[in-house]
Amino acid sequence: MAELKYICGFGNECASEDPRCPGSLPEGQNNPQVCPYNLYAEQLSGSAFTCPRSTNKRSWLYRILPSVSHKPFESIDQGHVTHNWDEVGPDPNQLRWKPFEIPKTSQKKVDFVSGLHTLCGAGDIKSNNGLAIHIFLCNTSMEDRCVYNSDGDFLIVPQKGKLLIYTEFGKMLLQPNEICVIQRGMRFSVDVFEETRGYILEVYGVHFELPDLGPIGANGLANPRDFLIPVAWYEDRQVPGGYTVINKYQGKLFASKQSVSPFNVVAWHGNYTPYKYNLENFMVINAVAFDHADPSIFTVLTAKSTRPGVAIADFVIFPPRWGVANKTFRPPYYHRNCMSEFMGLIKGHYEAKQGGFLPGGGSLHSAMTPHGPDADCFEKASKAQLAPERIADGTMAFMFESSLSLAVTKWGLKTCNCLDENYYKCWEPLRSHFTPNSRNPTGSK
Ligand SMILES: O=C(O)Cc1cc(O)ccc1O
Ligand SMILES: [Fe+2]
Repeated sequence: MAELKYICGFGNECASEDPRCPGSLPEGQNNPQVCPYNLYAEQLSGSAFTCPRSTNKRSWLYRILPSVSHKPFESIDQGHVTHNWDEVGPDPNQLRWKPFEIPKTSQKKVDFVSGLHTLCGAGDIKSNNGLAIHIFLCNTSMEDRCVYNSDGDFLIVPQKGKLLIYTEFGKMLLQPNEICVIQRGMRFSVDVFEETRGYILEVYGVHFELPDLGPIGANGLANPRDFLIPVAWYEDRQVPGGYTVINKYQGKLFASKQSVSPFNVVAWHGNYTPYKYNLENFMVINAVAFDHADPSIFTVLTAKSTRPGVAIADFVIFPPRWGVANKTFRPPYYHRNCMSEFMGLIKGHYEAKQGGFLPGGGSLHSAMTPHGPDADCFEKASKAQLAPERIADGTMAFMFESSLSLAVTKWGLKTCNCLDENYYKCWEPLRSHFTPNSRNPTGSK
């Protein structure tokens, strides 16, 4: 496949025309009586019309047929998608999952939508406040099927296998260690090339933003120009058997048929688009003298709540970097947090765990549930020579951190069959080293 083109920037006003139809964007207005090439004009609103300019999001799509040309939506099988946060009782324990199992192509064909599994979440879809964490496990491309989410935005983190994502705005190729955001209402279809796995953070009713940088200054962390937006691409394709548009609406799945491909947008302009980002481009800030900084320094994107400084969900990564802090216990500290911390691993291994937390698996440390380095990690880091050292080379762990108290689904606790029952044992060997008669620590370098 020819290399895909992108427009760079975060939240910019962009304009894109498929090069096969030069001049397809109307000049000087959005709604000409007749659009160039006899296209239909359609607005996609991602914010209330009346939002202040800083948060107002919309795009204009110029398409062969408007999206409304479809048969009625009908309810379809939910699979493992849920927003019922009371399926099983609450469980405050530290939870860890072994790599979520991908169905074998030879056994069962599963595409991106039928392979969605809700792991945990909280809040209320109807009042646009909350989030869900889903795992996708699939082995087949979506064929004449696309999906859109009426409930919120999807932040997609592929862990194994590439995704070729067709959207109404154009095509994006996503490799593990890249992420993308498909915002509310945007139709997309996913091609896969092997047995494929990844994580999704869904936030209801808010959009992801770049975090403020405060004293860091004008540059750093995820820089806006490293975000990539697709360019207009259309297909004028009749689908004799009908093209299926799936809609997640109020947490349930519905499907409708239409006679043409929905990827029939010849040109678009606006600031409401899908986008992708390569985690390798993250400009890492860290402690260079002593102590362990809070992981908020690694925030890529945040979905803010209405309370200042409190996120519905943050997307945080733990990228390769130098560890140089002196007189410091360098791994993550022992911790109890009012926020909920879901972690996943794209590749490599996580600095706080010597074993057991594997790529494609996950962990959940719920509100105020204690967690931290396992016993082996504590032993090693307490005795380590504090030379400059590469941390997490070749690895990428991430965290979805939320101010909501997350409920785990029945699939997450039982059906997925990969909960690690022995997780708590990684802290069991921790012993008291208390020396009441000697203030001077032993073994500290
Ligand atoms: O492993 C964790 O729990 C995540 C985490 C990492 C870190 O560097 C500091 C605090 C924290 O919660
Ligand atoms: Fe933590």
